[in-house]
Parts: sequence; structure tokens; C-alpha cells
Amino acid sequence: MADEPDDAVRQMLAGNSPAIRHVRAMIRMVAPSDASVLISGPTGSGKEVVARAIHAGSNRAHRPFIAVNCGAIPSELIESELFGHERGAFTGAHDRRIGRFEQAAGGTLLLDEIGDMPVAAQVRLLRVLEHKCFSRIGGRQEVPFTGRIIAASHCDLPRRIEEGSFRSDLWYRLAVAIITLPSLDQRREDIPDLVEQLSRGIDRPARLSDTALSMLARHDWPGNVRELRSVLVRAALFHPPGLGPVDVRHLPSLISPAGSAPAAGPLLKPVEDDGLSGLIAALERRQMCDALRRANGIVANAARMTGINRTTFIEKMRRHGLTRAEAIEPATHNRRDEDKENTPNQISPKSPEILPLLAERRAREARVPPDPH
Ligand SMILES: Nc1ncnc2c1ncn2[C@@H]1O[C@H](COP(=O)(O)OP(=O)(O)OP(=O)(O)O)[C@@H](O)[C@H]1O
Repeated sequence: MADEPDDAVRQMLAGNSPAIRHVRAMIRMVAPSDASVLISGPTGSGKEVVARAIHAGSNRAHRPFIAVNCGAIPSELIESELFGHERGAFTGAHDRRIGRFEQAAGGTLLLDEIGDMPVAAQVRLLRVLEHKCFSRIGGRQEVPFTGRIIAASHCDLPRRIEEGSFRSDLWYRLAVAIITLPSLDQRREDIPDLVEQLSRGIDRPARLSDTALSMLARHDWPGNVRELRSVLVRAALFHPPGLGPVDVRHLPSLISPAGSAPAAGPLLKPVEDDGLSGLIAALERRQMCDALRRANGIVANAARMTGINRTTFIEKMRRHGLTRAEAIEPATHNRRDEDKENTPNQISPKSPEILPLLAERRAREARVPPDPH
């Protein structure tokens, strides 16, 4: 890419959408400094990857990167986990224990799910941020903190502040720079790039057919990139390269959890170039438009026909700039009897580029044995 260096950040964080390019630009800007960074984004969207990229791009890269999931540690243990304790500090503290802050000396400490940190620990953390030192639980000695703190959260921290479960003064200290990761659903064009990059980290990755890749780009990905990775790992397990490419008919069983997968495989034209995302968007828009027309503009019915959740359908309408009026209008002049044949998840069989695919699919369905999954 002409305007972006092909550096370690690019290697770590795949995707070419404007949103992800902006995230990479932010990483490059903040990495060399010591400023605290707050990374927000839905679960599995890559917050830890961003934190690691910041660490890798800093002059602390040769020092430890320590990640703590604050939501996974029982509240009565979290302070000792973070700050360590002296021998005899409490019942069961038989030895001095070094906490995560000390382990991260000179390096980077990622406090993941910071919104779940109990208020008492938040007070201690604020003190560390302000004074650059802390004491172990039950100890008097001040221990200098030489690391950098990065916090991450999938929850709405300003709301937690309003609710009184998160301290606003801590938020101001942490959020010197804020990096926000979009959900995968908001950057579907990144899917081919992500598939390529994630596949490199998988032993004997499966090969995906173009139509399978197109279908992946239509899934809602509630588990974001983590979910995509799981699908690829599962595909490698059940469809090793010797078995031929993973095709659309394999995907419903690979995409989980049950119910989040689109129903029957959509018919999409195979593509060879990087016009993939544009083509997918155009076909999706037309499919939605057809459904709206057949549902006389009733969004809930159109959503049901396409197998898309109603809220997602509305969001997609907004993204495609599709209005109910636009969808219904041609119906009054131009309704075709053949449309009644359309099954919910299909593109109109009248579409010229779809006709051969439809014929091919019908032939395939007639001869292909049931999927083993
Ligand atoms: N842009 C990306 N490029 C390559 N891999 C990615 C990218 N984003 C996420 N991943 C991969 O997706 C998985 C989940 O990422 P990560 O653990 O960073 O998400 P997270 O937002 O920190 O999740 P959680 O909210 O559960 O803590 C990891 O396997 C990670 O390597």
C-alpha cells in the first residue's frame, strides 16, 4: 500500500477497511510514547492484538508484555493478583508474592476488561498511575512501577461511570488515547484479508472456495475475529486440503453457534479479483430489496425471508441506503410471477449472472450426498 508502511503493525493487524487503517495509524502514533491507552471494542475484535502491536512498536518491546483479564479474577483476589502481597498479609499468604505490576516492570501491562475491576482496586490503580509506585498488599515498602498501562474494555465505560461502578478520575487517567475497534460486521470487506492472515497461523488450513468466502462475508459474526478464526480452525480440522475446498454447503455446520448461520447457502457469483466486497454488497442489497418487495415493505417479514435478524436487517438497510419505498416501487409496475418461486435466501432467479449458478446448484443438490456435519 502506497500510503501505509508494510511494517510489524500491518503484519499483526490484518484488514484494509478505513476503520482498521485508522486503528493502525493510531497504533503507530501512540506506540513510541509512554501514554496510557484505552482500547475499546466488542469481544473478539482484536483489542489484545492492538495492545501487543503497541508494545511491539514501543521501546519496551524487549521487556515483558503482561495481560490480565480483570473480569476473570475473583474480586477478593484481584488486588493481590495485581499488586502482589507480603508474607502473612492475609490468611493463606504463606509467602511473598510478586504481582502483575511487578512482572510487567519496564514493559507493558494490559488490563483487559477494566470495566469489571472492583472499585477498591480502581483506587489503587489510580494511585499507581499518579505516583508511579505501589505497595504490595500487607507491605509498607513502595515499589516503583516502570511499566506502561494499556486498558481494554468491551463495555460502555462512560455508562459504568454514570452507574457509579467505574471511577471517572481513573477513566481520565487511562483514556489519554482511545482506540476504538469496530465489530467485524462493520468491516466485512476485511474478511478476505483476515482469512488469509489467520490461515497462516493455522496448521494445514483449509482452502475456501470463492462462494464460501462470499458467504463468510454475509455472516453477522457476533464473536467477531475470534469467531472467524474458530471457523477456520474447524474447517482445517474437518476439511484438510486433500478433501478439496470448503464450499458453501459445508459452512452452515462450520459457522456456529447454531442459529447464527444463514439458512441455505446463498448463490453468489464466484469472483477472482478484489472486487469481491463490492460484489457481495451489491448482491446483498438486491437480495434485501427483493425480499422487501415480496414482503410489501414489511421489514419484519423481509428479514424473516432472508434469514437475517430484524435489527440486523434494518442496520443493513441503513448501510446500503435502501428504503422501503425504493424497494416497493418497482413492484407496482413490474411484479413478476416468477418471483413467487423464490426461496427466502435466494437472489432472484431472473438475475442473468445467477442463472448458471442456480442451475449448477440444483444439479449439485441432486447429486451431492448429505453433509457429514
Ligand atoms: N485485525 C486482526 N488481524 C489478525 N488477527 C486478529 C485481528 N483481530 C483479531 N485477531 C485475532 O482474533 C482473535 C481475538 O482477538 P483478541 O483476543 O485480540 O480480541 P479481544 O478484543 O481482546 O477479545 P476479548 O474482548 O475477548 O478480550 C485472536 O486470535 C487474534 O489473533
